[in-house]
Amino acid sequence: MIQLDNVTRIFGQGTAAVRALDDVSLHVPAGSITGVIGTSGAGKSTLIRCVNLLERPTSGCVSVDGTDLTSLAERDLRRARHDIGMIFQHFNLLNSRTVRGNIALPLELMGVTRSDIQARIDPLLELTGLSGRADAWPATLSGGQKQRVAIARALASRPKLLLCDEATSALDPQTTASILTLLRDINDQLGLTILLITHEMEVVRNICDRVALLSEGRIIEHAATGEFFTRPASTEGRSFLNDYLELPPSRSLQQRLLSEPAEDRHPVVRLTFHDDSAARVLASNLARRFDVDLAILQSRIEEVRGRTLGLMIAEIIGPASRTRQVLEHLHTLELDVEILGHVQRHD
Ligand SMILES: Nc1ncnc2c1ncn2[C@@H]1O[C@H](COP(=O)(O)OP(=O)(O)OP(=O)(O)O)[C@@H](O)[C@H]1O
Repeated sequence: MIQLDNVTRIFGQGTAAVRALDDVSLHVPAGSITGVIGTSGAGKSTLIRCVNLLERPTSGCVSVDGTDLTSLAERDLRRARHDIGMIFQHFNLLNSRTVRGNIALPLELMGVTRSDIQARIDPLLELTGLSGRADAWPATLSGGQKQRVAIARALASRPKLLLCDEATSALDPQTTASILTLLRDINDQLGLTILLITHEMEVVRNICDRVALLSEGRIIEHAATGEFFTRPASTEGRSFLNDYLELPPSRSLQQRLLSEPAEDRHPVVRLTFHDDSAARVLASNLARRFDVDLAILQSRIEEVRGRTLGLMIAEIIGPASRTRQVLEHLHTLELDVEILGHVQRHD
């Protein structure tokens, strides 16, 4: 549906030039929901704005549904944009128009007849859960309702693609969840392709089929969501995930943790598994192989798109010589190991 080929966008010139996108190639399959994540300034907004040419790439091609938008004349581009809806963080509604008036606006600009506009609006209100609010003014609506109006307006021209620019960032968690459910329903019911940018991993986890990670204008990972959450390929991907999937040591454990190892102390480790079956067999394997015990102090299991991810904080109980061997062995396994500290032995 979307094909970006070697897209570069440079702002400014000479020494002040900023390469917001640097040779980005990305394929977004029709009917999918793809999320683009990245730290602030990574180029997310520039990327999404390049898809409908609100931002024109300095070089490279942008194709949507087989049409190379970068080669179109302005009039043809305006027509092609009818197939691309967009919603924004701050909704961008016209306060001087009612809900119905806001949804009608793009259709009026397209020259759709008044009766056709009216015929389209009621189903859109129903789809977006706004039935009965057609004559309300934006100022009287909640944030979630405003975003629903913006979604209905974006769908009015019957687009094939919806671009979402931080669409839930201004909403509380409960409203975010309801808007994400609506986006997924629209994706299911209308087969609409969705490309969204977000800084919230929860959004990616909830609705995205695929995720692309941008860093300094380049795509450094692009994978199925389950794959990304369980096996991020880059250091930055792992860091995103670690910030999201926290398992901090409890307060009582923190009070017992000592930084230095000693003969009468046991190491405490935080392990991140990318496969829960590995987690289940690890404890018994270690116990048998090294004659130690693994006391699980805290754990968290998450399922993301059919893949399981586990975090565990465990105390390795045994003589120092053997616990050292266990730590060395853990580093050779397919899991992330972090030594949190050491606790005094009780015997
Ligand atoms: N119109 C512009 N003029 C000059 N520089 C710009 C312009 N728009 C973006 N940039 C620069 O391009 C880089 C990428 O910006 P962009 O807004 O795309 O990042 P982002 O990932 O969306 O960031 P954020 O999450 O903070 O919105 C940044 O260094 C930014 O300062």
